[in-house]
Amino acid sequence: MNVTLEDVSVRFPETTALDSVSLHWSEGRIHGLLGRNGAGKSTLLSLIAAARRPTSGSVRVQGQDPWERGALTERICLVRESGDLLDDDPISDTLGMLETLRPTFDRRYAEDLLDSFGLRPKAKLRTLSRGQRSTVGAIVGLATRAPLTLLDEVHLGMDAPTRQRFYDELIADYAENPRTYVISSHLIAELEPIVETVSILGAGSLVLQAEADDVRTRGVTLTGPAATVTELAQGLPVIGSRDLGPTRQLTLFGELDASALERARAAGVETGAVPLQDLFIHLTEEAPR
Ligand SMILES: Nc1ncnc2c1ncn2[C@@H]1O[C@H](COP(=O)(O)OP(=O)(O)OP(=O)(O)O)[C@@H](O)[C@H]1O
Repeated sequence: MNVTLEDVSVRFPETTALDSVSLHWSEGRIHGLLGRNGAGKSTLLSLIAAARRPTSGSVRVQGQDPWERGALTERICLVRESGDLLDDDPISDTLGMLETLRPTFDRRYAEDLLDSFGLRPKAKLRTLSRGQRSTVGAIVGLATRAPLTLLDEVHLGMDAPTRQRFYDELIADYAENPRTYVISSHLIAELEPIVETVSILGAGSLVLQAEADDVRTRGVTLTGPAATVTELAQGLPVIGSRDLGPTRQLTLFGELDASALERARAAGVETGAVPLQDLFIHLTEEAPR
């Protein structure tokens, strides 16, 4: 299912959580929603799952307002880090509940995942560690197989090997059961290989929405003799600088034009891609809350 937001704002008495956000997430892809703490990621996802209404603007899922539209919202699954699961009951009871509430929920798959992540179906959620609870949330997100699955920092608390297994499982299941994913995170480097588009929120405003492949060309590094590198960088914002003896490496936001690239090559200056993490820091550093 696709998602379109037009001029969406959410205002609380003390904070504007979202400020005129417009974006489109197309169907059947994995979208990354990135932002620093308090940037508005959870607020945005809760609008799409009809857990909240915007102060102004329009939220559409498959062209429809999800608010109070049960036939639509039962096809949308939002998994939050805090979890909305039954705390005092065995995990198997949560699976039973989801089986009745969610037409697309695959219980057998959920049980297989519990087993492969080393979790006992009889365990009560409140007796699990933080990382294990997150894993149960992630399993619910996968096994619900909702056409629109929103994962809100669901990986928090999981250790690195568990996160990697979760991402591998997500990709494998997505290949077999295509759907629309929106995954929010600030673990940029981990998300980068998975997502097909990148949306970055900075203090409630959308500062970038692009194809993941295009984002990789939004910046360039120049490495070579200090004076030449500095001259080539004229006119482009420098977001990082490092000197090693006579060699300088500058990280720039933006693209070099053809003639600058030619001059770089002629002067023996090496060009390289900029990690998404560095662009993220640059794009969001002036927008702390
Ligand atoms: N119910 C609320 N009442 C008042 N302010 C709120 C409420 N919910 C969120 N906010 C504020 O809105 C802003 C955005 O919060 P949100 O939880 O959407 O950010 P986030 O990007 O998900 O952050 P994090 O990565 O830390 O989870 C924050 O400044 C937060 O304090």
